Amino acid sequence: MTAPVLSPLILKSVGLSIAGQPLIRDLSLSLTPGHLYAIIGPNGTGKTSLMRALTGEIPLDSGHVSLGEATLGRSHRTDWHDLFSYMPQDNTADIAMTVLEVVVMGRLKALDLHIDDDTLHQALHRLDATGILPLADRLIGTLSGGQRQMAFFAQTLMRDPRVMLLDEPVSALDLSHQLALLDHLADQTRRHQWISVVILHDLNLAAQYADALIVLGGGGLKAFGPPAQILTPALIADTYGVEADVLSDRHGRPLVQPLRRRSA
Ligand SMILES: Nc1ncnc2c1ncn2[C@@H]1O[C@H](COP(=O)(O)OP(=O)(O)OP(=O)(O)O)[C@@H](O)[C@H]1O
Repeated sequence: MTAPVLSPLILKSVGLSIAGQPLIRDLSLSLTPGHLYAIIGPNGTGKTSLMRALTGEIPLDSGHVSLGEATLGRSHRTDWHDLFSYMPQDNTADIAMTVLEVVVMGRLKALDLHIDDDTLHQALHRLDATGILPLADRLIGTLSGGQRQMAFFAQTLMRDPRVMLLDEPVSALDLSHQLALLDHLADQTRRHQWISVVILHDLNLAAQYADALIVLGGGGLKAFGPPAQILTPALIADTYGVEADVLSDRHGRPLVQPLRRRSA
């Protein structure tokens, strides 16, 4: 039996505005199944907005997004939405649900409100894999910020998407849990041939885990490619206004050492 050929996510000349202000123009990308991509770029450049636009939450000004036969805006809204699993940046939750219930919710649509043993088993497996199984019976609102982030990550994994979109999923995590989350995501991305896109502010984590970086800035795409090829002092200066040395780690991946902000 041959494996099905999975289609790339294709963005063609995408333009995007928020509250009437142009944010991104003429963005074209082709994202391959089984690959992990990191979106990097300064605050307010449109990283979150781009993710929300991909899921259909924000309309495009111009351009096209497609995945195989499906096209954003032309396919049925729910069919398009079902291709994605999206973990938003803000995961504050003051609701009377346990961690296990929140994780099971990741499959609520497929369940038709009935929770079968297989789903429960999967949810427990996800909690175990993300290291928070001991928290399964705690109310979600009583967890620490990092614990809650891991719980919502486990929930995001519960859907069976073609595309995983994670907005700063490690922002509240300690060093060990940052690696645990990204290791798990990288492993599952290859195993399930997901197209995974993660917003990260830590350039070294992005360089360590991403097959390619998507660098946003100046109203569009500044650079796209493997970290070792594109993450240069010139790109960092141009994107962030920061002077930095770019060294090389023992695996040949770039290692960014920021030195100073450039004077205005
Ligand atoms: N609902 C909204 N109403 C008005 N402006 C908005 C809204 N949402 C986002 N913006 C603006 O759009 C711009 C892009 O925001 P976005 O959250 O996409 O940036 P980002 O690159 O993800 O930023 P950060 O790195 O700070 O998370 C910002 O200037 C933001 O203030």
